Amino acid sequence: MTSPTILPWHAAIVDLDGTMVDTVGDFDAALNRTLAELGQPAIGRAFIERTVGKGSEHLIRRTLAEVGADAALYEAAWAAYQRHYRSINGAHSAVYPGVPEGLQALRARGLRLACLTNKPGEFARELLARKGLDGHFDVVFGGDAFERKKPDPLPLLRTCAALGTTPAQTLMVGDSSNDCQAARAAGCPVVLVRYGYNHGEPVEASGPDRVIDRLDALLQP
Ligand SMILES: O=C(O)COP(=O)(O)O
Ligand SMILES: [Mg+2]
Repeated sequence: MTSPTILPWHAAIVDLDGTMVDTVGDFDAALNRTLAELGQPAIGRAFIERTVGKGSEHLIRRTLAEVGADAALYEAAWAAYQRHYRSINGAHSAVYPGVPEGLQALRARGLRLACLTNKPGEFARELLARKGLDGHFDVVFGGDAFERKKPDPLPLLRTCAALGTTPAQTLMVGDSSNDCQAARAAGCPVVLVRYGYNHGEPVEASGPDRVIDRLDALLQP
């Protein structure tokens, strides 16, 4: 039997929305319940897909602007959105094919794993548990864990510190330019999945080291 190739990484940081779980249905339900409660028009999925990835604050502000609502509604919208999201989290979402297998393969090769998302940490931990993915991760950090979110490199640098690895030894796996820019600025190698949410742009445009169609393709040449 041939021995497996030595991997250049000691750990991997994996994004959540658009990388491990297709959550656009959850965003759709929470946002449109929020808009209805505020007496605002509904928003379509295409807009939501283009806009997720920079955290809830950004999504809510952009949604209010898109439907022509008064920006002063932000505080009420934020509170309603949190309440609605908590009540539906995971109900309209599905794990992408190859994700459990890909995570398992990385762990089997001895990598430490972190989930790093711009989603609030409470919702991220709950979603991972509901989808049976929580057991793969040594640490989970949400968008409210640090002073700044991706595409700032700070969350990646702090996650590497928590994992006890250097950025050069730590692979970032994501679906968007936010993940790619953060990884480049932090000094992490970066692989993007093709199927997620990248603000309507092809993932190749942000210049990742590699693009894959399934997470379990990561360890294949
Ligand atoms: O913007 C979000 O809430 C989702 O972000 P993520 O792609 O970093 O998981
Ligand atoms: Mg993402």
